[in-house]
Amino acid sequence: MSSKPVSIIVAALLPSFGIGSKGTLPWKLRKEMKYFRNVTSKVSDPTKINAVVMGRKTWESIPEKFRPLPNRYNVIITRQDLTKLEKEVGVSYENEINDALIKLQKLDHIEKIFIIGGAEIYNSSIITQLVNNLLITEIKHSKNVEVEMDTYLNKEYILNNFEKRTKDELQSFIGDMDLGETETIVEGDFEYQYEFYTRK
Ligand SMILES: COc1ccc(Oc2cccc3nc(N)nc(N)c23)cc1
Repeated sequence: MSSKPVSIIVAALLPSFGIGSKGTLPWKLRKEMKYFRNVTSKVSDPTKINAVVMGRKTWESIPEKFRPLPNRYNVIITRQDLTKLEKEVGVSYENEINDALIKLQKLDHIEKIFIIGGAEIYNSSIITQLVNNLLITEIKHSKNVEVEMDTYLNKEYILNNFEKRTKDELQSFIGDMDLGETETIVEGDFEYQYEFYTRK
């Protein structure tokens, strides 16, 4: 049944939708990290689990003691020969994002599917009809100084093909999770909002 929602979840710096600088994130946002963990882990049916889909470079940059990301089915997209990869519990490997998403749609114990990075996986999957939602944490530098970025989401494609939904629609998508009282969260030099986009 292909009724499982497939969502990209990412934090991006406005206005350019920057998502990385020299392979790292130019911010450390503790509450935002908690949002990411809670949204990707939470299921409404306790007999199910969500899947997180990521590129190999993202997988390899998670410290070994923190991977696989707990309470989620980790799927890694890699060009490596799949027969040479050792099997780990809660982890599967695929060569193509499309193959991964189609296989996940058929797994009954999977509830939601989240694409968690990196840039290559975001920008190649977003242009396929397989991705329905974007959970973008929109970040602004509170002092409006230039933050050096070298990796971006496909902003033009997003604005032409997706539209921003209301906070209520975000809330109903993620279920009963406290999003905090204020729309804007301030952490260090950054302020940000959790946004929810769906295809037009
Ligand atoms: C290096 O490995 C990883 C790098 C990034 C990653 O994704 C995130 C990490 C931390 C916070 C995140 N916040 C949002 N909104 N979206 C993501 N994809 C996040 C998950 C793993």
